[in-house]
Formats: sequence, C-alpha cells, structure tokens
Amino acid sequence: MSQDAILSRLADVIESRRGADPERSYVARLFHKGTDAILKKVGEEATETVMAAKDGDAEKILYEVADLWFHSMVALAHFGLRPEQVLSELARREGLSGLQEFAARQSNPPGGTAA
Ligand SMILES: N=c1c2ncn([C@@H]3O[C@H](COP(=O)(O)OP(=O)(O)OP(=O)(O)O)[C@@H](O)[C@H]3O)c2ncn1[C@@H]1O[C@H](COP(=O)(O)O)[C@@H](O)[C@H]1O
Repeated sequence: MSQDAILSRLADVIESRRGADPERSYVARLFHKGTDAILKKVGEEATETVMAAKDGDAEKILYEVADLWFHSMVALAHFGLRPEQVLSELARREGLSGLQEFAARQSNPPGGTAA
C-alpha cells in the first residue's frame, strides 16, 4: 500500500475511535482518559525519542519517533485538528530560511502577541 496518504488514513482511523469501546481500542482508551493522559503520552514518547537518540540506536529512534508521531496525531484529533494542517504549515515554511521564519515569529507569534 502507498505510504503517501498514511497520515490521512491513520487520522481517519483515530477519528473513528471517538466514542468506541475503551476495552477494545487503545485510541478510544486514550480519548476516554482525556487531555492530561493524551498529553502525558506525547511527553513520554518525546522523552523516549531523546533517550533512543542519545543511545545512537537507529532502529530504536525510528520506533520511538513513530510512537511520538502517533501520539501527536491522537493529540491533534483530540483538539479537532488534522495532520494535513500540520503538513500545510510545513509546506508554508518550505524554502523559507529557519532564521527568517524565526524573525517572522518574533514580530507575529502564533496565537500570541508580539514581543
Ligand atoms: N500506530 C499505532 C500505535 N503506535 C503505538 N501504539 C500503542 O501505543 C502504546 C505505547 O505505549 P508505550 O510505548 O508507553 O507502552 P505501554 O507500556 O504499553 O503503554 P503505557 O501502559 O505506558 O500507557 C502501546 O500500547 C502501542 O500499542 C499504537 N496504537 C495504535 N496505532 C494505530 O492506531 C490504530 C487504532 O488502534 P486501536 O484504537 O487500538 O484499534 C491501529 O490500527 C494503528 O494503526
């Protein structure tokens, strides 16, 4: 199966678990537990990614980043957001120097007021 649309397909599956039986679905269980549990998993997987990277273990890094992306997608769904919106944001940044983007953020921070 093509990998091109994996994020969209996975987001659809995650969305379909809303209201599903927490005994039969890991995603439904996370939704059922709520915001703090979902965000705790994102934090844990981020930490496990850092630990794998410190070990320099390529296979483990890929495994942990997959866990991190997956739990980040559950968090996105929890807040009514889609991975396509993240991809659009990355596309918007494409070709824009990270330094230019940083300067733009200072004068127009996302969801905040300028410093
Ligand atoms: N991609 C994933 C995926 N990646 C990781 N995980 C689960 O995320 C959990 C990771 O937790 P940890 O690594 O911390 O291990 P753990 O000790 O078992 O978890 P905790 O007890 O610490 O919470 C494990 O239970 C993994 O099985 C995932 N669970 C589901 N998916 C996808 O989501 C779909 C829907 O899943 P269900 O809702 O379970 O049907 C699946 O078909 C998959 O495509």
